[in-house]
Amino acid sequence: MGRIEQAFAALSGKTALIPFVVAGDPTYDESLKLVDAILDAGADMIELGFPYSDPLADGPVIQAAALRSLQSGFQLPHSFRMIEQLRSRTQKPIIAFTYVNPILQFGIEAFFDQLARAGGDGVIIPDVPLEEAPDIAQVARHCDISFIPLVAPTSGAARIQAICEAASGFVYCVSSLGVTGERSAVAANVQHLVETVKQYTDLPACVGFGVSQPAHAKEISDYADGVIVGSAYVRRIAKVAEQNVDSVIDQVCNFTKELKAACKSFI
Ligand SMILES: O=P(O)(O)OC[C@@H](O)[C@@H](O)c1c[nH]c2ccccc12
Repeated sequence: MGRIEQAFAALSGKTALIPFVVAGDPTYDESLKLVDAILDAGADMIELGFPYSDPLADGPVIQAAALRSLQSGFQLPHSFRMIEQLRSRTQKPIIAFTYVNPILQFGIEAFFDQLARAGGDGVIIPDVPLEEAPDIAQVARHCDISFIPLVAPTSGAARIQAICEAASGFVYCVSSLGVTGERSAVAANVQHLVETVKQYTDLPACVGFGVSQPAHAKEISDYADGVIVGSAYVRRIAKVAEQNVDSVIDQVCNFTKELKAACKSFI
């Protein structure tokens, strides 16, 4: 049983809290400290975003974070190094989030081999082309890396079924159309999307996009196995520019505890 499966089993019906942060934002050392602290504060897994120069599916908050990280000199090998360092301190699942181009540039086999050696557990690739997904998923599986697909609110039943059949780890249910960014409310149709996914797979179904406050996590934990929170973390992390990192660490840890407390059992 891999770390992701173990983590969901250990939660025994409580919804997992899965923060997303951009690796190397604002610097390598501060980013490592922040991820460490977020995991210590109760996050069940971490979705670690590999910064990319053309993050098409991202809103302004995450785009700015990727730019800060890249401008600090952060590159793909640093992501593997960060995962290695995190792995030496935690057994919680570490999920790499990356656009497909860095994988193709680095080499598919080399990428997943490095990710596995570093101690990574899964990968989320928001822009993987349908025709390339099976090959990439096969290489990931061969390296014991879960290939975590995304289903969109516009995905039809047949597409959702096909996506679920290729999935491992969990299925990422994108709550709303558009790009990442904090929303004021949870999208109305996301529970139906989760229930549709659950018709086609026994894998956990986790909801992301727009979750910005504990009330959202509480609502989602009525029906989903996990909740992913990205921009709300990244916006807080951006405050390192004008506050010291320890103060920001306190803020993201308090936010984590509030979100975790809201993630109750859904069974
Ligand atoms: O930032 P949000 O709205 O909380 O959404 C999660 C998101 O950050 C993370 O899962 C993610 C970051 N970039 C993405 C691009 C596509 C899909 C998902 C993502």
